[in-house]
Amino acid sequence: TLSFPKGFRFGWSQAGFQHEMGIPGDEDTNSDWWVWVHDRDNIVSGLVSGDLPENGPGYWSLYRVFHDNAVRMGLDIARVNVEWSRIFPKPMPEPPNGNVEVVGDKVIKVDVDERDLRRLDETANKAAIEHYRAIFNDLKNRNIFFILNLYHWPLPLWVHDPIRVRKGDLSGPTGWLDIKTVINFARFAAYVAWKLDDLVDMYSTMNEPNVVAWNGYINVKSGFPPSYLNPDLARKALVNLIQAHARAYDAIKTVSRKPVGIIYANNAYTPLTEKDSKAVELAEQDARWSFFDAVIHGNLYGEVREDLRNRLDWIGANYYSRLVVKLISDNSYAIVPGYGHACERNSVSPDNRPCSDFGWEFYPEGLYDVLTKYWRRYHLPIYVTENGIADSADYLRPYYLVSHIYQVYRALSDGVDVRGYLHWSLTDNYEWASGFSMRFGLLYVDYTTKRQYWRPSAYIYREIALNKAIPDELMHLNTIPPVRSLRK
Ligand SMILES: OC[C@@H]1[C@@H](O)[C@H](O)[C@@H](O)c2[nH]c(CCc3ccccc3)c[n+]21
Repeated sequence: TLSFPKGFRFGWSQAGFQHEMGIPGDEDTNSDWWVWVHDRDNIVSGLVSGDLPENGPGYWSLYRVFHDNAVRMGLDIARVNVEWSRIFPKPMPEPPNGNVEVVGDKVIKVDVDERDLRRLDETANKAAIEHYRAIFNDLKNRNIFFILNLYHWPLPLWVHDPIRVRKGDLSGPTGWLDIKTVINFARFAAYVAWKLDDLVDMYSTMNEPNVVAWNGYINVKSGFPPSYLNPDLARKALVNLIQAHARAYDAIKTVSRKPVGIIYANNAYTPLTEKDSKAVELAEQDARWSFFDAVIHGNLYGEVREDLRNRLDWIGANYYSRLVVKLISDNSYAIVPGYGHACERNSVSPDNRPCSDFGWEFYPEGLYDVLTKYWRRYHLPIYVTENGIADSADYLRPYYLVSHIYQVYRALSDGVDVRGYLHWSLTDNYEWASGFSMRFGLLYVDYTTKRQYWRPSAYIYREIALNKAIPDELMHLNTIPPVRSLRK
């Protein structure tokens, strides 16, 4: 038996736009993502699936069913976000004079004082706040440790009009391209903390800012808004997301004493050959260290930014698979297709590893690599805030679960301060541009009845969570799943 420390927590993560809707009347129609996935041109062009979030698993009304199943599964930690577009469907009022300091495109300070909070309280959607309070109160009543995340991708329409930006029209609300969004996000964060702090154990400012910038403005085939190919704007969006994190960190700290971290998308990087090890360093610097050096050391791509330094209490590491990289010059690298996140759906990689319904290669040792490198570099507490697999048949998930939780055990044994493992996700849910076809749930959802069914993996996770250990009887699953060709 491989036992975890007694304070270690096993749980799950979810996101508003993917899990909340499903019961009629629970729709949040005031966000860029809502407009984006209903847009006829996006659907006809195949940029989005045509599936609609209003047909989702229905957490907004059915949260007690989710929580009942989570408790039955022995889970004691959850990461859930609030939707900015529910709480402020209409434009927020201007901040009081003197509360904001901007120098060029740098947002140095956003003071959210009582005056501003009371003004925000007049325009906020109180019913939405009260409903979130009921949901989170239900979590606390079941002794579930609660990480409140403040942003998981949708923006209010008054903040971002994705259709206009998709057409290259930057004359309307441009989301993360606008420093006003940095200011308003910090105010939103402080307001939510002011209203819900008593129910929160830890905050995350945002989920995967790197993906928002990358998929929005570079990887435009991802089907993420605004799907506007422009690397300069991708960099601008990322810098504003970094500033938004730091200003939200400060704003939350004026009303709360809870830890404030961030949740980040991580690929492990492995070299194609031993001659490509420099490519791994280049990729890690590009995709990971540059962001954390900014919010921990105040080093923003080489520029000293004291206003960004020391704005991180903990790291949320999301991990699914790797990327194999090779050098194409002495200081540039390329991603090698066929491996990791660049694998083919339901295929086998050249390393003879199965790839998921989403085409992501089975590579559990990458989680150990990510955790140990974060720890060595920053010595901050870490939670694995997402790990899971699109696997509607639950063929691979039993092996995926045990193998990745084993890698967390390895990291712990090597002294990494990792404090929890949160699976993505408890239930099947709305997978952004891919819709309902990608099923990440430990629990299967019948979307016509909203009934939740236990996949075999749910019982495996229950066994591990209840014992806070990997029992010997399950260690046979700590291996690469045998790959038989599932397609003729
Ligand atoms: O794709 C599964 C999950 C999403 O449902 C979550 O909302 C999101 O936080 C999340 N991030 C990742 C890893 C990075 C990634 C993001 C988007 C598309 C492909 C990979 C995987 N996932």
